[in-house]
Amino acid sequence: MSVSNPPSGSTNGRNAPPRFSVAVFEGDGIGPEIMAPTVDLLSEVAAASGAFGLDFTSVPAGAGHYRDYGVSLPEESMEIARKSDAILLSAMGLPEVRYPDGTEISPQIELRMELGLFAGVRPVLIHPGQGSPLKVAEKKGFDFVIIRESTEGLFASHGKGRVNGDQSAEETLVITREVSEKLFEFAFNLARRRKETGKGPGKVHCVDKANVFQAFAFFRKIFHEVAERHTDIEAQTAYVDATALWMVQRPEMFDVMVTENMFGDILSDLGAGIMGSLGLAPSADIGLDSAVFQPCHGSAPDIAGKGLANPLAMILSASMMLEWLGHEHGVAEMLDASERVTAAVNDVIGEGRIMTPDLGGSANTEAVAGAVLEAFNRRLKAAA
Ligand SMILES: NC(=O)C1=CN([C@@H]2O[C@H](COP(=O)(O)OP(=O)(O)OC[C@H]3O[C@@H](n4cnc5c(N)ncnc54)[C@H](O)[C@@H]3O)[C@@H](O)[C@H]2O)C=CC1
Ligand SMILES: CC(C)CC(=O)C(=O)O
Ligand SMILES: [Mg+2]
Repeated sequence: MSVSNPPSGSTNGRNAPPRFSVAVFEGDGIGPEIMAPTVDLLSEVAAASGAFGLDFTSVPAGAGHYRDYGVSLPEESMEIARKSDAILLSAMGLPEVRYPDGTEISPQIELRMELGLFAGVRPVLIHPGQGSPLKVAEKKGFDFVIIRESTEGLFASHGKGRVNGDQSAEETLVITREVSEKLFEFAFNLARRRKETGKGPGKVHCVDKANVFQAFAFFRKIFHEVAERHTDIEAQTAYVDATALWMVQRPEMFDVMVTENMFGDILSDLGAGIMGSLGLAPSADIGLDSAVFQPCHGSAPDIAGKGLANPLAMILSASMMLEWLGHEHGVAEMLDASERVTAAVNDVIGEGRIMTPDLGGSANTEAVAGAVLEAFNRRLKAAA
């Protein structure tokens, strides 16, 4: 892994392919176990393409780092993250390591806020060949995206809450026009891209609690204002409680769902539940000029160190990174590579032979990642 990376998409020579710097946060618990095979896979994918290069820089942060050195997100790590073309993060946090205020170490929140990563993109779908614990939903199929606002909402209160004596406690939820407008624009544009590529009907649901809270009535008002600029896309609203019900009873009704930070955090784990495992749920936190790619799940201390972690959510997040970099820098081969990695994951799921225990199999992390690489190479050979 290199520390001095070439600048964004630099070519290092007249005909040399562009290279991209990737900051890698291995994090805590199962983090390093799922990150190592993902970085190996990405290196193979870049080498096989020959049309782009990736330079990985491992950066420390997280609960283990806080326990050992008293800092959860060192400034040097933040600096490397800021300068990188993209950031890969596995998971951070350990229940037994806490800040003096009693909360857990979660530098990923600071990272999202510092870099202005307002759009947390969390796809919820049944991969081809994969079942769902929901038999009705499995028959109808579902494919939607939750966009979780990731820099404000209730999380704006992170580290600023107040405990009054031992009698009461307060946290403050913040919704701003500036962030909400960017968020809704992102949601409508994504719905349009999905419509154009046949992935969805072109519909956005604003999910809130506008029946009870002024902050959410304000959120919804801005949603309607932005919707007026996107009349080709259907704009719907829903309350978060009913949304939780419908995600289970009729998930096929959703296309793009856009919501506040805390609601999105909860609904995206529910989304992983209807997909069959958190180990299948990738995400991308996207800002105007940087992005973090990480699974929706946490550090899973209950299975850490046992080789049981499903690496597919991490690998699918890496695939989202290739897609984002490809679009941002106009490198079509990165879009191809992303599609091929996702198709390889689908092959492994569809075959159903090599799965980790969360999906009913008995294979270990390494075997599943190896199966994805094999499927990727098979597809590459077939396309040659
Ligand atoms: N983005 C992040 O870095 C996140 C960090 N956390 C942190 O992670 C720690 C553990 O939190 P939990 O509430 O236990 O949530 P978790 O997401 O780590 O685990 C929930 C359940 O899902 C399972 N699971 C998660 N990922 C899996 C995978 N790849 N393969 C197979 N099974 C998997 C776990 O074994 C566990 O039973 C906490 O310190 C928490 O703060 C939690 C959520 C997100
Ligand atoms: C631990 C939180 C900061 C993160 C989380 O739950 C998530 O990103 O889904
Ligand atoms: Mg979460």
